[in-house]
Amino acid sequence: MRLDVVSIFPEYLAALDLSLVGKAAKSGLLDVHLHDLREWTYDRHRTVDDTPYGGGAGMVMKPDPWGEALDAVAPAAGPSQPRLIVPTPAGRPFTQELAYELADEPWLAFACGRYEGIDARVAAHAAERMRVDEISVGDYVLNGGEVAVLVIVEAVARLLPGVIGNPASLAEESHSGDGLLEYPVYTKPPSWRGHDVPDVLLSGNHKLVAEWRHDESVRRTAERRPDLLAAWGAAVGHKADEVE
Ligand SMILES: NCc1ccc(-c2ccccc2)nc1
Repeated sequence: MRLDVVSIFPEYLAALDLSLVGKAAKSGLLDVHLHDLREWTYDRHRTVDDTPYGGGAGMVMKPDPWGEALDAVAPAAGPSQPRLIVPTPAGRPFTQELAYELADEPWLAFACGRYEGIDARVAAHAAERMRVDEISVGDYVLNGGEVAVLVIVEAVARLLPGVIGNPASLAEESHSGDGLLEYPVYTKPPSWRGHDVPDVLLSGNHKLVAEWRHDESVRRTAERRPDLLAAWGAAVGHKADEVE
């Protein structure tokens, strides 16, 4: 997979050279290219923003530098086009399902906005030749899209075949297995600062362990994410209906 990231702070994305994503890049599973948006400005101050039409506080990112940056990263006459991801608080939610979908793409490009965002015509124009997804990684406002890109890239890269050691561990994670939150995990020692590992996990009885883990997942989901529990209940209910 090729990844292109355009930002006025490309050094923010240096974290992509670390750990899992860095390993994937070194092993050729990921081909990461970082670009400084100011490379496509030509005035003395390398201006990327201007005042918003219609008034209001803050500044908006100018369309020209973005148009030229995307033309350079993904030439219109090129043999293929990337899927463009624009992190924004106004985007559709980023989910594990979308992470799996993006992991199947051969080429992703990320546009990191700053200020109040990017002139809306940039995404509209890009959509004339590439798929554009405005994506939110959560209901809060950051100072820019870079942190969101780190979230999306990590969630996607770890799904690529060969990137993480044991693909089986992907199946049991929160938000990817049965729709419930993950159960609590423990390791040695069996007793630590007055806190003991639940006896069932030391029993060696795999059936009881599996039952305990499922019950803990349901309990946690009910406590922390009742929305997911409702969806899970409906899904399980449907499955039961199918069986009958
Ligand atoms: N959903 C998280 C998120 C993503 C992007 C931004 C953002 C903030 C300022 C400018 C451009 C993007 N904020 C929050």
